[in-house]
Amino acid sequence: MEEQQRNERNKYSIIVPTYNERLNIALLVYLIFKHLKKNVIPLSALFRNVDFEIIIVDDGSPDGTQEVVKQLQQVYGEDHILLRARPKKLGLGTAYSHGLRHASGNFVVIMDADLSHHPKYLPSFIKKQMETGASIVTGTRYVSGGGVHGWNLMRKLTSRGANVLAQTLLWPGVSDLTGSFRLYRKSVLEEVISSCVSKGYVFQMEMIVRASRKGYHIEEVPITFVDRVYGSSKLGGSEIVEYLKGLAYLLVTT
Ligand SMILES: Nc1nc2c(ncn2[C@@H]2O[C@H](COP(=O)(O)OP(=O)(O)O[C@H]3O[C@H](CO)[C@@H](O)[C@H](O)[C@@H]3O)[C@@H](O)[C@H]2O)c(=O)[nH]1
Ligand SMILES: [Mg+2]
Repeated sequence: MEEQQRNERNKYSIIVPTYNERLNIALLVYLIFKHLKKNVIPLSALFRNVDFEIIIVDDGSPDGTQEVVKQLQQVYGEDHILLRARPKKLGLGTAYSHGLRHASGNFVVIMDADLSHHPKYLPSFIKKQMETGASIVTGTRYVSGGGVHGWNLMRKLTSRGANVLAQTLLWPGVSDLTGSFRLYRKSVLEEVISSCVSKGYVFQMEMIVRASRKGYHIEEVPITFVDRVYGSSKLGGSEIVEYLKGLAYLLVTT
């Protein structure tokens, strides 16, 4: 297995959904390059073949995110930065599937644009996958070594409560169900995504619960989620209602 993985030419398609992330996207791209470029990855033979592309799925952001992305394409190259825009805000879940359709890697990483998911964790995700052969590596805030920084008490309680509720009802064997910083084997993501019905934030939970029910090997990496400095969260009350509906749906369908 290890020998096969060393010889495999892995390519990581990093899907980044954006809505009004003009102030964050350049730093995110810079940090992804900093942490994934071959010469800064630890000198392990496992990392010899790292190759990647960043797929930005922007939903017609009125703040000019796409103009910044086009500038980044000039700097980093259009083979490394792909812009796959949609005309209007169509939700997080469908943004991932849209990005996936354009992914050329055999692995897919999903992460937020606002630096809450720090690219410094990417090598740990890749290393964990290579060492274990897992189909999915998920970032988790809710184990030793992980955490949340910068959220107010209400947001912390909402996230923790959502996780505890889902853990109690669904028993998925994953500690952070609502987090969205994850690495997937692309074939697995394609298969699981086709059975997902959620369009919004609850999509993350549906994906991981369905993957766990299908028996896929899932590993975890502790991450600290740091709340954004620029811009604002798009998670509103309607997403919480959608979450509860999604939870009920998963309860009866999985
Ligand atoms: N294309 C697109 N992107 C979107 C949309 N809605 C949000 N995004 C993008 O999705 C990412 C996450 O959105 P935020 O609004 O920053 O989410 P959050 O409140 O910080 O929530 C985070 O934590 C939750 C768990 O506690 C996660 O469920 C969620 O995915 C995210 O990681 C950002 O890059 C944002 O621009 C949309 O409709 N379309
Ligand atoms: Mg955020």
